[in-house]
Amino acid sequence: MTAAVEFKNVTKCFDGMSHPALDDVSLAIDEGELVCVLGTSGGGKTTLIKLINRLHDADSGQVLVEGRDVSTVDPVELRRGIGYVIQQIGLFPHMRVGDNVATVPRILKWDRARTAARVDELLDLVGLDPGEFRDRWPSQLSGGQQQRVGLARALAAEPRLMLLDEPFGALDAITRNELQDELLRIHRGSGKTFVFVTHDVAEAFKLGTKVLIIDRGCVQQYDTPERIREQPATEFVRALLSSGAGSGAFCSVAGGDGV
Ligand SMILES: Nc1ncnc2c1ncn2[C@@H]1O[C@H](COP(=O)(O)OP(=O)(O)OP(=O)(O)O)[C@@H](O)[C@H]1O
Repeated sequence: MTAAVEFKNVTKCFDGMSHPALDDVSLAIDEGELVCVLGTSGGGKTTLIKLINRLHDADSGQVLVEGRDVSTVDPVELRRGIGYVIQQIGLFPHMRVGDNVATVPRILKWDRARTAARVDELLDLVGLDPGEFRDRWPSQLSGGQQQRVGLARALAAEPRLMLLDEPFGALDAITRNELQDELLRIHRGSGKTFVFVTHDVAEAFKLGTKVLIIDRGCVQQYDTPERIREQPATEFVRALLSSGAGSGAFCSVAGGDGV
């Protein structure tokens, strides 16, 4: 089976750094996985995601999406097929919620009825009543509601691959927990591949079908949450796990309740 995403010996350097942001990374992400990319600040998590949708280009090696080398694909076309959610949601402030969600379907020239139906379906999916929220302005939403709209917008054109970079980082613990649960539900119902960056150990172990731990640009371990917990591959992984062990969510997974 062709991997949804594959890195083959990928290295990325930025000017002025003493070591590469990503250093000879090779890995494959299977279709339908929810891979959480976990590590401390500056470890290379965001760089990894941005190499997938060509916000960065690799210095050497290859990044493949569904078997296609991304360097051979027009970046705009590539990004239309990949959902992207970031912490600063970036909703268009002058467009109502419904129009924000409809952005990509309109670019793709879907007809009005199909677009409108999809907007309502997505608002429902992310837990927002379409009748109540469709015509609101982004400024009339809470942070958590804005993040839900950002998620709906990224899902609108039915991308097979979703990239999420610390999407819930700015939310309070209760809202964050709710959105994690919504995300799990959406992922399980969709069959899509999700790559989710977080620095939060509990979040990674709650959400991930696999967890990819990177530090200083190098993969430390890439495995299921259970196997990482049972057999941490490096001192860095061991230290990271003990830093997250105080959290309830992590403990329940680590205690064998499963994800
Ligand atoms: N555009 C850039 N120019 C120069 N250096 C960069 C650039 N982008 C990232 N870096 C550097 O590359 C390294 C990896 O950065 P990256 O953003 O991937 O880390 P991260 O793991 O996502 O960190 P955080 O959790 O703090 O967002 C860091 O040392 C960062 O300073």
